[in-house]
Amino acid sequence: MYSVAVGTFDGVHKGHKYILNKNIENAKSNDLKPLAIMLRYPMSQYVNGFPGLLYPSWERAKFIKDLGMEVEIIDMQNVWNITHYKYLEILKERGVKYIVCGEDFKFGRGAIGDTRFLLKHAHRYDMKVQILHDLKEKGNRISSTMIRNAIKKGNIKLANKMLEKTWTLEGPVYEDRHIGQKLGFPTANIDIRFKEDIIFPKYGVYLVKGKIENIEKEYWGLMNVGVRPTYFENKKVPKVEVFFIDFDYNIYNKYVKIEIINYMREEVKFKNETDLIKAMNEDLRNAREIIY
Ligand SMILES: Cc1cc2nc3c(=O)[nH]c(=O)nc-3n(C[C@H](O)[C@H](O)[C@H](O)COP(=O)(O)O)c2cc1C
Ligand SMILES: Nc1ncnc2c1ncn2[C@@H]1O[C@H](COP(=O)(O)OP(=O)(O)O)[C@@H](O)[C@H]1O
Repeated sequence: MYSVAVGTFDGVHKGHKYILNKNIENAKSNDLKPLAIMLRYPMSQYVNGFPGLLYPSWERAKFIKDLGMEVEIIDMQNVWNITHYKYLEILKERGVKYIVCGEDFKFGRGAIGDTRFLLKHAHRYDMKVQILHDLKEKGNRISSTMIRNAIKKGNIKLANKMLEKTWTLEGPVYEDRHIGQKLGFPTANIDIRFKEDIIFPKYGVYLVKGKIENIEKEYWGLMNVGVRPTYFENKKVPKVEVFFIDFDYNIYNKYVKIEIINYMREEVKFKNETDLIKAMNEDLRNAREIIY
């Protein structure tokens, strides 16, 4: 028998941890097993303007497991058509005895099921409900949307503070035009959207720290996010690319995970390659000042 917390939990931030820890407490005091039922994407993914997830589902699941509960990942498409009544029926059959959720929790077809419905009807399904009020920081609700907005503005320090951890991007390295080598700044292109729809941070240059598959040591790096406006390209595809400092290996197809430490400057359209190289050298000097 289970006590469950249901949500997307993108970021597993302070507000999420509050709900998830309450779920563990409830499970303990009611002799139940704690479980998180996690949606792969939030509802907002299905409306216009969704900027992307902070973390892929498997990273979120890892964070939640580390807090001390099992995680089941579900896709909205598979529960889209289930009415709110039927949904509770399914949970009941799964052995759910307790539901812990935030005050904006919605479920079932058309998102008709809400906390009012839960409070009124849960007893009919032999379930208890605990609705938690939003956690506020300086009067503001901490939310995944706030963190996504901070990342879109390049405000990494604020995002990391709200996340209570250093935000990461990850994915396999793919091959491209080989211009980086020529400039003296080879950059590993990271396919952050190889599986799920992940957010692109504000275009610009960042200080990062990377973990590369099969390489023990972590390397500092400079990450460029954007469309390389200095160059003419037929089709501009936004990229996440990292120059690792004091590193020289072929890492095509290796999986890398990058900690995003700070935003350094905007991406600029330089007059020519010489000016771009000058700027990259200055970025490197600035990075070294911070690192050493
Ligand atoms: C530290 C750093 C800063 C960069 N800044 C800019 C920039 O301001 N403007 C720009 O057009 N490209 C910038 N780039 C991207 C380069 O143009 C890009 O890495 C280069 O074209 C190599 O591309 P490739 O990986 O397709 O070979 C930067 C790259 C690095 C590593
Ligand atoms: N210090 C380094 N940082 C990033 N990649 C490096 C570094 N040294 C060697 N490499 C290799 O060089 C590749 C990037 O070279 P680059 O000329 O930018 O080509 P591409 O356009 O294919 O990314 C990386 O994918 C990696 O295999």
